[in-house]
Amino acid sequence: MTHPQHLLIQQVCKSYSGNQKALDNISLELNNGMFGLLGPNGAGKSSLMRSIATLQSIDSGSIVFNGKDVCQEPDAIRRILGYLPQEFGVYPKVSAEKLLHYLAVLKGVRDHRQRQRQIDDLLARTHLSQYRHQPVAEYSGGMRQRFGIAQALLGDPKMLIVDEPTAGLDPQECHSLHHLLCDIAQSMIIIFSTHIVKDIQDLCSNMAVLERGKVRFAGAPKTLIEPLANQLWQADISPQQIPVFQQQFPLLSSRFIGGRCQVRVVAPQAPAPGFIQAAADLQDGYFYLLQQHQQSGLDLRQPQVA
Ligand SMILES: Nc1ncnc2c1ncn2[C@@H]1O[C@H](COP(=O)(O)OP(=O)(O)OP(=O)(O)O)[C@@H](O)[C@H]1O
Repeated sequence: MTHPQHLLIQQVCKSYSGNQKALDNISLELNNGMFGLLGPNGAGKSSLMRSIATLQSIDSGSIVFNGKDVCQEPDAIRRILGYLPQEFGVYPKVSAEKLLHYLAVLKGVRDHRQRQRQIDDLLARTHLSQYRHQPVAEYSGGMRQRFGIAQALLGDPKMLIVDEPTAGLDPQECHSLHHLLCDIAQSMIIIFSTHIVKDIQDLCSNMAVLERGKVRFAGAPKTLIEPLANQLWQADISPQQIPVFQQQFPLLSSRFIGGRCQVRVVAPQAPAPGFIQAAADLQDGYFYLLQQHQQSGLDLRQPQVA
């Protein structure tokens, strides 16, 4: 049976030693499923995740998970939360299974039999059973990430926070990690931060875009694409022509395909002969949002309930 989980983030602000706000009035509401966090470097994604994970305090606002205030009841939250940070740190030279036992005890799973059952189950789900006696220090990048998910799932958490879990993984490992996350997302909230826009498009039912500490968008990924309906045009041009189009229209991307430069621009009709209409994907919507925002200096949307 699936239990509804609920995370309410209201007007959260956070500054580090007097600098510009890393989190500037963040409000979001999350329910079961995968929630994607997108944003350029320094947007505040890790700061938000660390605050939710009770690893740092916030200056103002509130974060309430299933009715419990994260700041007032951090221990209660830690018992129902799993966290996979960007850098998991140095692994001791002990086997995966031993390390999981150790981490499970820290998480409060004291009964040995219960712990063993949970560890066996998690090793199987993360396809690590056959490597249980191998030190995690000797695992490949993908195996370490899967181990990271296994440790985050100890104690049967109701919310999982994963910060760029697929960084450095090969496509097959990414695929396998995505499967695992989608599988467990039915019964919990998963907050998933990444720079890979397509991963959010493929995996997340809801998402937010952060930029300079503010929520610039919150909602279903397809909503982010809507402003580009019938407005996106694509053509192969010479690289010298790029500035010409850039001056006239929002240029969302330019990339080389088979030695030709393909550009995608936003315009009410074809900007020049040779342009064809293109279907927008999430990356187009994301770039458009950031561009509009950076140009106008205004919020495109008020923070919304996702
Ligand atoms: N411990 C810290 N001390 C001082 N400033 C910090 C600290 N952590 C983050 N910041 C600053 O807060 C802002 C938000 O950083 P944060 O790491 O949350 O962004 P991010 O979106 O996770 O970036 P990235 O995608 O690069 O991981 C940045 O300006 C960063 O320099």
